[in-house]
Amino acid sequence: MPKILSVKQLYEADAATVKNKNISFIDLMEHVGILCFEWIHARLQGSQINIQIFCGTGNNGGDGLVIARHLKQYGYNVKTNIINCGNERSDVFLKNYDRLKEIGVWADMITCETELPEISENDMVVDAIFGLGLSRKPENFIKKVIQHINASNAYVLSIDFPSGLFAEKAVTDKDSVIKAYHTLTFQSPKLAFLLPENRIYTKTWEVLEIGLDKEYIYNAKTSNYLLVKEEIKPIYRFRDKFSHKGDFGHSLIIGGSFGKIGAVSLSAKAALTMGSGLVTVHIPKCGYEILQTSIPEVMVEVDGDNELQNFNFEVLPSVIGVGMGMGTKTTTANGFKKFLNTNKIPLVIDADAINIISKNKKLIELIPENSVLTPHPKEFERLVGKWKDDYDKLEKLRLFAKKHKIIVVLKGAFTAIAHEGELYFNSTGNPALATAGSGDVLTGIITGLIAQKYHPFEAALLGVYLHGKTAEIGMETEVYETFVASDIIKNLSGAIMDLFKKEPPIAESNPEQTTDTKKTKNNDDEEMYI
Ligand SMILES: NC(=O)C1=CN([C@@H]2O[C@H](COP(=O)(O)OP(=O)(O)OC[C@H]3O[C@@H](n4cnc5c(N)ncnc54)[C@H](OP(=O)(O)O)[C@@H]3O)[C@@H](O)[C@H]2O)[C@@H](O)CC1
Ligand SMILES: [K+]
Repeated sequence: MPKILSVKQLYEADAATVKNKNISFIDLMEHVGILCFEWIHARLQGSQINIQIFCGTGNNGGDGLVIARHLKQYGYNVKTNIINCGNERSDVFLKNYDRLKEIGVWADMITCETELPEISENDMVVDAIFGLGLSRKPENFIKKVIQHINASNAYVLSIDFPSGLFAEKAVTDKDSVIKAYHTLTFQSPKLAFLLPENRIYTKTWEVLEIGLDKEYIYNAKTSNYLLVKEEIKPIYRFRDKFSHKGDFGHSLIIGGSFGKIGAVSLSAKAALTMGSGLVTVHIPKCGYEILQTSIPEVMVEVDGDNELQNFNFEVLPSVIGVGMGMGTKTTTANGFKKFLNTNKIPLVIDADAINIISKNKKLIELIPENSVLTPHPKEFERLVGKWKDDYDKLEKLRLFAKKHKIIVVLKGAFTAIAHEGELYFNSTGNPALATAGSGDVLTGIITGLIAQKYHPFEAALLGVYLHGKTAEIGMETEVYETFVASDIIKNLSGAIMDLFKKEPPIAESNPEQTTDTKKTKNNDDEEMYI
């Protein structure tokens, strides 16, 4: 599973590579710079636009100088600007500065505001000011340079990080960070790129595998991972020739209220389509005919007239998905509390069931071990209280799931799945999933997987991944706006088949290392030079 390494680990991996691979740091930087150059060259194909490279004086700046040299040697129109960030200049920065001079290029030294170069919106900017070594927020003159680049509207490619973005702590001054179109980051995905509060700093990003010491990375301990196909594929289980529906469990979906029967209907259909052997819904009477006619495969049990109150289901399910469209009326909340008091069956808890628990936190103790909670950020906030920033939110998530021995799926662009103190960030999906009923479908998918005896943690990983993949498949024929929750269910088989599809050669695309797979018709602005 791709590990999300810390800054300290990346520097250690760096040192281990130099030591164990018998490669000098300057050669490693040359290799990294060439990879970035090749990325640009593959897209520009010799185009004579102006490329302005902004370098700091550390190693991130050194990368910028290597890129500048190779672009120049390939005949590109390059202007190299060095920003005096302080008195420190790294050795390899200085070496690459000399190498650039050797091919006749004198970089421009920018030392004050009056020297800021003009940047046209048709230029391409390569941002190599700060990377991993950012130690404080950029201020004064450097902040001015960053603002100048941001105001230019040019296409900005950031090297390793959008300069000014901290790898492991929150930004306090939004105006001191580069707003990149794309970021080429090295070796490991960065936690900072997965956080909603940082989304303005890079529209898209991808990981360049720069060949750091494999053994070090293998042994490196982390509690943050990016969830990709290679890890999901082995979780999926093929069906045995002699299997029958009894082998695939019985999902019970409890939810619905007058006007919100659709939520249960979507969950039940998703559980069924995901392969649950049997599906029963337990709903208010008002939903009986709707359910029986819309999903004939599903069995229906009824409760109160317009909302749930008794939770007195008669079937013996293997798993229960609860909360969708349920409402939080007192009668329903009381019935749900009673149910929690006696229930021992694993749960997938969503929406109003989470809201009821949030209003009476003691109920958390009644949730069976290894149950799955699927809150969106607002529901999670009701559960754990406000957070300072997204890093704080992740710590709350990690601790909450661990403390209560449950799995929490915090929904978002990079849905985070918390289990036993670890976080797994999903790599699939796109904004098409921001649609009514999308969460109800996810609950149904996870419930349907647990019914088939997937461990709830595996069900959460596989379910979240497939749910996201359906939206990527959907964008082959639709746009974000037209994609609805039923399309997620429709594309589930495509998402499963995709697990076993052969990938195109790496040179064309490497989806496991890039969020580029999210490029769709709605997201073409980063393609301006391509
Ligand atoms: N990991 C890898 O394997 C590889 C990494 N490589 C590359 O190395 C990069 C890391 O390089 P790096 O360590 O030299 O740090 P970098 O980001 O260039 O900045 C450090 C300089 O900036 C300064 N400075 C910091 N904040 C400041 C501020 N607010 N305002 C002003 N100054 C500030 C800081 O000064 P100081 O904090 O010491 O006072 C120091 O002088 C990494 O991102 C990647 O691009 C590849 O080449 C090879 C493989
Ligand atoms: K940078």
